[in-house]
Amino acid sequence: MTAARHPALPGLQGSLFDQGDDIRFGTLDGLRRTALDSGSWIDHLPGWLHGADALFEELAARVPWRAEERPMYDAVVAVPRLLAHYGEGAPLPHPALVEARQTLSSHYAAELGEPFVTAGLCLYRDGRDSVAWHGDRTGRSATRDTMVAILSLGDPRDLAFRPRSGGPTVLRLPLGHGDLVVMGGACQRAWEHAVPKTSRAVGPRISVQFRPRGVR
Ligand SMILES: O=C(O)CCC(=O)C(=O)O
Ligand SMILES: [Fe+2]
Repeated sequence: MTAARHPALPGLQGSLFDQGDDIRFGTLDGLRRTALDSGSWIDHLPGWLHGADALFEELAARVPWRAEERPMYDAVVAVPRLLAHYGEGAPLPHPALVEARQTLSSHYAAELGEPFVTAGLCLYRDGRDSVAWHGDRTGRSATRDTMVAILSLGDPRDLAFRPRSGGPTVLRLPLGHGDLVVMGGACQRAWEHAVPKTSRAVGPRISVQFRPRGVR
């Protein structure tokens, strides 16, 4: 009886899965650069990865996601997202991430002068998960220009930018379903970024951040 009420469901799931199984990157030809100031920029390419939803499902299932806690004033609070980190030389959880890192390293080789080596992953379970305003300025990025490249999977969430010196949000990029964004130049020192909480009904999103050695 129960199955008869949803006659289309097994077939529908099957066809979606087949389509999504084809995980492949498009070209980087459509990458567009936006200058935030004379020394900081954002490269953006919507829909770089085709089959991004299939990759989302695989990473959601196979990455050993960690829930973390951080001290905040007198209390210990849950970090509002799940995390995983792959340091230099650690095997990545999916060959598509190896390909992404290689392709980005080649594309930016001349400008960056070194490869992307680490991968940080965040899983935003719903609109209550977020990352507060910050720059990735632990380590070398505190003093030197660098790049952080982000591949976004699952439901789009806004990545917002504001100047570190104060002032309102100047740019909000909705990122999900295979979109690529690269923060470059002095972005981590001169600007802050955040994924704000949202009261909209949103599904989960995974962010994969590729960084060069010594950048966090
Ligand atoms: O979710 C994102 O795309 C950004 C994550 C981020 O800024 C970070 O982990 O440093
Ligand atoms: Fe960040």
